[in-house]
Amino acid sequence: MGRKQLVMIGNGMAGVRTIEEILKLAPDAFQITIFGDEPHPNYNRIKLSNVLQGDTTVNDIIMNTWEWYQENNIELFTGEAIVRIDTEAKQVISNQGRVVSYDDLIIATGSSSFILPIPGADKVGVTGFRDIHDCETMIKVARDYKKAAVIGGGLLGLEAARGLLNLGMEVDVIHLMPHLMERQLDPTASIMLKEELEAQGMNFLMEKQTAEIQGDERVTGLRFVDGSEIEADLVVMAVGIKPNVQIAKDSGIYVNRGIVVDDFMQTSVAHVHAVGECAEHREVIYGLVAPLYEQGKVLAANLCGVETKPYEGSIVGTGLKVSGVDLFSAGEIDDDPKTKSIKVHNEFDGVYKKIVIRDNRVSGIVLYGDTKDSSRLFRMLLKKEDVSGMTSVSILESGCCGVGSDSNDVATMAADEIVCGCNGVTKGTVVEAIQAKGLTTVDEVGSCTNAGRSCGRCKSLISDILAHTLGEKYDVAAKKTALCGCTTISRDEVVAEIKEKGLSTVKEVMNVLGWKQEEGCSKCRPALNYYLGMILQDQYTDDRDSRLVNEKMHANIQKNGTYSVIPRMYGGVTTAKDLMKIAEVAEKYDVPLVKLTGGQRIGLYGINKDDLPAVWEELGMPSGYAYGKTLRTVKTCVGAKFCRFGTQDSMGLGIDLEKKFERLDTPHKVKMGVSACPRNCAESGIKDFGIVGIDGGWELYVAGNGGTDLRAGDLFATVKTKEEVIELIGAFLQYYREHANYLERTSTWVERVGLDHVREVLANEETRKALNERLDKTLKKYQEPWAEVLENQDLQQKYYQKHEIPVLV
Ligand SMILES: Cc1cc2nc3c(=O)[nH]c(=O)nc-3n(C[C@H](O)[C@H](O)[C@H](O)COP(=O)(O)OP(=O)(O)OC[C@H]3O[C@@H](n4cnc5c(N)ncnc54)[C@H](O)[C@@H]3O)c2cc1C
Ligand SMILES: NC(=O)c1ccc[n+]([C@@H]2O[C@H](COP(=O)([O-])OP(=O)(O)OC[C@H]3O[C@@H](n4cnc5c(N)ncnc54)[C@H](O)[C@@H]3O)[C@@H](O)[C@H]2O)c1
Ligand code: SF4
Ligand code: FES
Repeated sequence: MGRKQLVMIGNGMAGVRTIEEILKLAPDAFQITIFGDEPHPNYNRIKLSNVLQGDTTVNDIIMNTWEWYQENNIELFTGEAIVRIDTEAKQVISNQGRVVSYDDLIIATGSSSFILPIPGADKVGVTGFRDIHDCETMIKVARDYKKAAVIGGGLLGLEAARGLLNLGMEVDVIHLMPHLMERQLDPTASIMLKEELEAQGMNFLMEKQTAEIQGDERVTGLRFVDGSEIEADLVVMAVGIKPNVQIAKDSGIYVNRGIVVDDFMQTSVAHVHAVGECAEHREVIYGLVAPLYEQGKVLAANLCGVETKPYEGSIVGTGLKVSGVDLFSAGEIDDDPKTKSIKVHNEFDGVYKKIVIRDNRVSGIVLYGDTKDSSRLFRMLLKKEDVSGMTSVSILESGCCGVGSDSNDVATMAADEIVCGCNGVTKGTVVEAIQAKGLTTVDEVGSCTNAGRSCGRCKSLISDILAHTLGEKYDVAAKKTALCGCTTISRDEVVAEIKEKGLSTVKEVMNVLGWKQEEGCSKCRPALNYYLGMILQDQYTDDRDSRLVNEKMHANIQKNGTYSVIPRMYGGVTTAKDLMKIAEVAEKYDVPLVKLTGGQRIGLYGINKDDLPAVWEELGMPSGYAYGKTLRTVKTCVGAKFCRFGTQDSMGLGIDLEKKFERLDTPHKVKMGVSACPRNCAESGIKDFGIVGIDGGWELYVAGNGGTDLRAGDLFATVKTKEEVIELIGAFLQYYREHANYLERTSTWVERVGLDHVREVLANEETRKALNERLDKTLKKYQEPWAEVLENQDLQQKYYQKHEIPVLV
């Protein structure tokens, strides 16, 4: 029997976790198609707070890379929304007119920020806080403006406010109720929280209801129902969420506040399921990942025909991701005549604990200032343990005396105590995984058990469990960073083993060095392919299937599944003939976008996969490697030939550099710039290699970066001739190739190893010569990749044939 067609609407946290569970249970049961209307692969939405607070970057919160979808044969359409479900014909229809049939459908559309329906809510400068786009909007506004107003003093509002403070804004938090986070905290804890956040610089306007957002096109302030006003350049609405249910409603699926599901996540229509924040189960819609992941597990088992317990609802535990604030809350927080609570308030240390007891069982927990007992208390709450035989002290404190989470606490933790609340992983599961699979790092525990993969709050506890379980071995293991979760071996050890044992293929490395996962993963395969190529030089046969997707295709995949084609224009110089060829191809293939790139070339965007070989053939130009971990571009200014300030031939040197080093595999992308005078029109100061012409010579700057981690290049040397520039760059490049980690830019590498060290090594003429010899040997092996595909039918068949999912446009 063929694979069933499984379609999912929504490419977010709950949906993709469900797919991961399905792939674990029955990897071959479904042909999976996912539509997501954001232009990104699945990312950790929870960590947007950390991105805003500057603790991490958007790149680092991607949970499932483009390669992951490819490796699991999932057809992914990003930036494309489903607008209709035809439940009769069992088809979904996208906003681009794509129609895809399904045997089973999962609706995982999540929710949107609730935007208060008040005058002015549509002004520029008003945003929710839900996705990468919102986050980027706030970061951008913070560059030009000063005053932010966050409406809503709940979890989201306070995390947003902390982020905006970090971005240098003055922040007013406007809250409707007398107490912050009134759903999670009782008044005492709430007051303590407010005092801490005020000390951090937030200003609170309590019991205020916003009547209007003022301004013309752009927001300038807020007016409240009581008539008072404040100034604001940015307004963030954090007043709750609204489940995305419209398409389900329009398609005749039963919707209350959310899409109503039974205990197996089945909607009112056969073969249509819902999971995540869009789903309403027993009249509850959850807004935290832990219950959503539980739902996903049940749905996955149900779809794979594996027996499963029904989903019966969840009790959730919450914390706040703001540094300097340690709090935990779960269950009921208010007293009533039938509850008795234990309260401890240590004002001196800023610690408050309240345990609500109903019918001799823990029914609610509020901890502020010290949360080390949260997992033990949460277990008691979840298991409905009878506490009638316990004293209030033994309920409040674990048997041990330590402060904070340390190995002693870990020793007293019961096996069924939850370590990771987001993913429902117990201490027993973590310990078993460490022992059975020889895990040594927190990341490996995450890959194996999911613990730590969401908000990350539990990572220090996982680290303590590793230390406790492995004893002395943990310290040894902790000193080195494994290449990825498939191995415990570090980058340097892998390189040494390849050399020592004479290993020559990716497969061989994984077999001989005992990879835990036979096929490797999208992190180690491209890295091993790179290290082998770097060590074996012209003796290595590239393993194309181990490359990252864009390199494998020799084209950059775009958010709608099409590709871009960017031919080489050495030094940014072109000819009328080449321009005509580009124009003809653009017209013939009805190319949706023709654009000048930042690297002084012309890009054709929106080319279908199966048209790539024909487009390359008709262009008859070499690949510009705009997708590769290799030399991208050499940007040049017009220089002495035309500019009256120019002292040197910048275009000539740029073209020579590009022709010499093109196609070379490097740990990460490499960019160069050549300016013919210090006015620096080619932006040489922010390139990996930036060259600036001066009277009688050239200055060479290295390790600059104009991307996310902006860094000005360091002056490395001043030389007289262009031959010296090329020799020095050759040696530097090869030394970087041989010593950097795969995916480490020159900027990060130089910061890590120190510029003086590199200078010292390259000062030796013999060393420079040897490095250049190895580089030249490697450069000899490369073929022009587009021409190679045109000459090879097998490559065309394998990588560039039409995809075959039922798409009826
Ligand atoms: C800033 C922030 C911090 C958070 N912190 C925490 C935390 O600390 N702990 C915690 O447990 N939870 C936290 N959450 C909540 C958590 O992120 C959500 O509960 C979780 O992401 C919900 O998963 P989901 O898959 O249901 O929805 P989502 O992750 O929102 O995914 C739904 C996806 O479906 C897409 N979509 C919608 N309609 C369509 C359509 N018609 N066609 C195609 N695609 C569509 C959406 O664009 C979206 O990408 C936080 C949320 C935010 C915004
Ligand atoms: N650390 C975490 O677990 C975390 C962090 C961020 C977001 N989230 C989740 O994201 C979702 C959205 O969070 P949220 O904080 O927006 O929702 P929420 O419903 O938890 O809180 C909204 C807050 O806004 C207040 N409010 C409502 N109307 C208002 C008004 N007109 N003016 C001022 N205040 C008003 C409410 O009193 C409430 O405290 C939730 O599901 C939440 O669980 C969780
Ligand atoms: S960098 Fe100097 S030489 Fe080059 S274009 Fe600018 S001004 Fe002219
Ligand atoms: S508690 Fe959130 S990832 Fe573990």
